[in-house]
Amino acid sequence: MSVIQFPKDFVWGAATASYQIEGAWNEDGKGLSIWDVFSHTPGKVVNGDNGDIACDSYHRYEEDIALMKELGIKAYRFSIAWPRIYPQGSGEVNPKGLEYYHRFVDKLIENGIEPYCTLYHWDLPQALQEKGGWNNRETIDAYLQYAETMFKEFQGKIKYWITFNEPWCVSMLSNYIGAHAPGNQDLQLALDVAHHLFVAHGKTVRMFRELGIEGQIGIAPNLYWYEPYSNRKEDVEAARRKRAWYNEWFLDPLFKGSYPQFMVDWYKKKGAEVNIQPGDMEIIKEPIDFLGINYYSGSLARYKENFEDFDCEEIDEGYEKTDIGWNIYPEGLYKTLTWLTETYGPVPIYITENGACYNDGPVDGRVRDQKRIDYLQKHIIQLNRCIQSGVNLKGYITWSFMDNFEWAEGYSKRFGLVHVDYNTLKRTPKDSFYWYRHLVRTNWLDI
Ligand SMILES: OC[C@H]1NNC[C@@H](O)[C@@H]1O
Repeated sequence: MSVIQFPKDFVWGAATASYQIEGAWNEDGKGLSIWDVFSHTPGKVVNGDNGDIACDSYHRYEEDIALMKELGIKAYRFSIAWPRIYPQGSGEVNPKGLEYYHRFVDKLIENGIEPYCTLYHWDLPQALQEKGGWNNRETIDAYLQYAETMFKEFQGKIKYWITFNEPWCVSMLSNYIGAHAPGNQDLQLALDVAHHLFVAHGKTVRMFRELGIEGQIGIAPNLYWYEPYSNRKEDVEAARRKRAWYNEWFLDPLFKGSYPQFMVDWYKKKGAEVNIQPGDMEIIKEPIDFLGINYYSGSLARYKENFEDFDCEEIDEGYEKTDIGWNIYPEGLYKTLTWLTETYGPVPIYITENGACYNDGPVDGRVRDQKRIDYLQKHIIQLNRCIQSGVNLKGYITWSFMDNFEWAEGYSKRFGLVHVDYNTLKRTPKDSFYWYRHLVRTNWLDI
């Protein structure tokens, strides 16, 4: 046995998001979100599930925070539901929405847990979607108003802010692949949405600085790692395109103020190009304080002419998979973070999401989720490699604190350290909860 020791100020946390846990979909003045509409549309979500109740955390947050305290985490990453604050997306603020999040954040702080707040984790006010949503540049102004309200309202309470969760999901998954709300399937639209998110991000960071808000601000892209199936030029190029589809396209603008040219050319061949207005790229690369990285998986990539979007197919070389079908590829986390540091410099990084879907349930009151423990351990070992390799890694926030609404998969896919019985809403800490508690308390891993 050997021991891996993490830096003494390393931040251990857990994450959730508003639409996935809160429920109370139409309470206390909350406006509709695009996910209320999408999940209520037949055929969009497995089993017709929706977030109307979810984990009912809107009403049970004190119980949840007590469990977080027992877990011993120092950071809790959550998101604010924009439609609770601005039911129509802009205009009149809903005081009950502000009151809820003040009660929630105060309770976190009272329990010694640092709030890490994601301003946008996909639940766009439906009223804005009806005016074009993220395809309409005016949504950027509504987002800025929302962000400014939150910065001023929670000044001194919330010191870690994330502008957007997973811009790739908001743009490509939701507007090109179409699996998430609002469910469009248009590459040009997806590129424009991504660009508008970037402009909103850059303007928000600039505003955060100009307002002199105490704290740090960043963004949380989801990154994947692909290795070429062989050293044939075609395979190397295919893997490069596949990585850029997720990674460079969402990082180059932030750090270089430009899109990767080889991908601009690729998209142009597909008939799509980004509509950049003068000054946009300068705004987008407004320096951030940290980068949140969401990492789950990766694969091998092999050239296949006219296959899907990138003349590239994923080759499943016998990777073990989790219950959502994603490859378990912990070395991909090391490759991603070292590549990122080599490419963009020693930007402070938090892993803002990493975790595994396993659908274990309680047997005799205990949830034996050893596979989740194995997944987490394998990935956390890679983080230690990263630190030893010079990656400026500040913390690890696992996905997820509790089982919750897994978007188009509904409640059929479980990622939590805490099991939720959706009939009774009973919370049951899993074996992984106790494993993670030991890691958080000792700051070292036995391997
Ligand atoms: O699919 C698991 C997670 N991935 N990132 C965004 C979260 O909202 C998801 O639940």
